[in-house]
Amino acid sequence: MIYTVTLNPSLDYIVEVDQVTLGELNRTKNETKFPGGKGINVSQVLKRLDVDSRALGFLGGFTGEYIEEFLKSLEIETDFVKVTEDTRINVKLKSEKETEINAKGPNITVENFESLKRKIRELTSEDILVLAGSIPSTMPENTYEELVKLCNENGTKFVVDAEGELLKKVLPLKPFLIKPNHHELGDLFNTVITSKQEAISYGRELINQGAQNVIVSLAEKGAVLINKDQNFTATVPKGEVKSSVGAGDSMVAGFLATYAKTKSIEEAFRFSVAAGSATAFSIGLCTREKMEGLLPQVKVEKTKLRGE
Ligand SMILES: Nc1ncnc2c1ncn2[C@@H]1O[C@H](COP(=O)(O)OP(=O)(O)OP(=O)(O)O)[C@@H](O)[C@H]1O
Ligand SMILES: O=P(O)(O)OC[C@@]1(O)O[C@H](CO)[C@@H](O)[C@@H]1O
Repeated sequence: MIYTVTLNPSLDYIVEVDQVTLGELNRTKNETKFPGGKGINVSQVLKRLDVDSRALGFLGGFTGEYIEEFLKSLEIETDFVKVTEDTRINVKLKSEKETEINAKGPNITVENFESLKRKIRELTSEDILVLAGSIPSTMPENTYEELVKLCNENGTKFVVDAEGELLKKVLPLKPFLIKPNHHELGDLFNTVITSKQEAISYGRELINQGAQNVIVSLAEKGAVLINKDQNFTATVPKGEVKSSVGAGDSMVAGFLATYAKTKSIEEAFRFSVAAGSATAFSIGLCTREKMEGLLPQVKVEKTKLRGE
């Protein structure tokens, strides 16, 4: 079974405004709300790809109830720890550019965290745990590290989609997959990454630090996958970006769903990119049909390793 963990879920409030004028009253052209948070998005896309998962993490208040009900209506299994404060609302402003305001999230107590750890201790070597997104601001930076240590005790494969210290600290524990975008990868090395070649070089550093597979997405410029034995590059399909919210999460879901079926890293990478673009070209998350429609435009090539 795939388990997703969203420590800081969100109700994503997507507002479209023709032109935003700061300091003035702005009226929306359209607005939508979606349950979000990276792990929850992974669970939703997995479901659309016919793969079951169980969503874990923390939920609280009226926003938490809305998210749980929504997931249940999609027949996604949930097992969240309930917290006292409300789950956050993240604002996604679509205007000439996309602007996001992500909230810090509710207070999580030591008891809340212990309850989550008890659930993760139950996982086995047959399971995969996906840890995705930020953590509420009251939690320490070694939070993911603590959770993946539990995975290693039971031989559970784990995937991490996170930034900065959260990501750095789990690398020695050998994540099966990490998926930084090129900005996040650059931030880890205090540099700016602008090409697939640079993404491969810095991505390989993360392999040296312990990751087993690294996907680096570079939005419209494509994506790369690096592991111990191989480098792959992928082109991305052309299309109109409607909202890229959840595109990265769709890549994780596309990869895991395909890897579960084929055990091919190359094929999983191809589906991953198609799923990312299918979400970028949608308001909300991708559908299976949209993803499959884009697959022919994703060209994956194996590139040479240094010394080959
Ligand atoms: N302009 C675009 N054209 C085609 N595909 C795109 C575009 N922007 C994003 N994508 C698709 O979405 C994937 C993820 O995009 P990006 O590199 O922005 O990741 P991310 O920042 O993790 O995403 P998110 O917005 O979910 O945080 C890309 O690999 C690509 O498949
Ligand atoms: O604040 P975080 O946890 O880094 O990101 C949260 C978030 O921006 O990520 C998802 C898209 O990937 C959205 O559903 C959600 O609002």
